[in-house]
Amino acid sequence: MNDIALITGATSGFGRATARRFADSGWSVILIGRRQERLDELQRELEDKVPVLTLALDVRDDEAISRAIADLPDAFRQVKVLVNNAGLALAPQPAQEAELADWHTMIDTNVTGLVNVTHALLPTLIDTGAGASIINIGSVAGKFPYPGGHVYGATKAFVQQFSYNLRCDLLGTGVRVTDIAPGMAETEFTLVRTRGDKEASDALYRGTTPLQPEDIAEQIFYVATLPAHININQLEIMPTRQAWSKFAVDRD
Ligand SMILES: NC(=O)C1=CN([C@@H]2O[C@H](COP(=O)(O)OP(=O)(O)OC[C@H]3O[C@@H](n4cnc5c(N)ncnc54)[C@H](OP(=O)(O)O)[C@@H]3O)[C@@H](O)[C@H]2O)C=CC1
Ligand SMILES: O=CCS(=O)(=O)O
Repeated sequence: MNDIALITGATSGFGRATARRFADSGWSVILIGRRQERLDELQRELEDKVPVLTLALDVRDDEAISRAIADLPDAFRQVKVLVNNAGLALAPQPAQEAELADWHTMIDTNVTGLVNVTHALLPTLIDTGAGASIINIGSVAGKFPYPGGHVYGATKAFVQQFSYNLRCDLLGTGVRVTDIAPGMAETEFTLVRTRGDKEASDALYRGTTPLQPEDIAEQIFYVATLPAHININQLEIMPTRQAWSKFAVDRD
């Protein structure tokens, strides 16, 4: 039987590229996202190669998530790799100008959604045992503060610490946990963050060389297929043309 990967946020960006990467190597894939038509499209693309199951779900809906995981068909039940990728940033403006609803959406998706899926799948992953992996998509924003990062960066700091704490509890089960923390990558992320402002999104990536979704998918696949005795705790990945900057100082 094929190995099975469950990927959240598979309708775009990192998640879609990761689905393709695993399918290219013969893994069965379970694809989660809210946009049914995107899931259907990806299923049509991949199903000649491998078994594909799509689940049109919102990761914030804990009941729907746990029901879907409990009802997985036999051929997709023994998940080996969970890629917790679904997530988003909103409200690029300063904290004092941000809408509370946008803060809630980021927390509900990046934190609550991620723990919903993890909680539902933990028994399966423990049952799979040695070689199983939870790969959580964090961000450099979880470590390095920047203006407008407010709640988004804080949700990604949660992802890092949750990943490390999970490792402590899963010690002895064989289940590995990794926090992958990418820097600037060209996906629909900025389009979502700017609420559909294509010009702002294009401008961010123009004249530089951001990471591409396939770059991150390759790292996810690498981490997931290392020998079972190796756990990458964290992988921080930036484009060569991105680095940190100096501290800001308020002056008279
Ligand atoms: N691009 C970047 O620069 C970076 C991105 N990241 C992180 O990478 C992850 C993937 O983002 P990226 O590929 O860039 O962005 P995209 O916007 O291209 O993809 C985001 C994916 O998340 C899914 N998603 C969002 N909300 C939900 C939800 N409530 N339930 C289910 N699925 C959801 C979307 O699917 P749908 O809308 O169909 O539900 C989509 O498939 C995110 O966690 C992001 O924070 C981290 C570092 C850098
Ligand atoms: O997580 C996304 C990368 S950044 O926009 O926060 O640098």
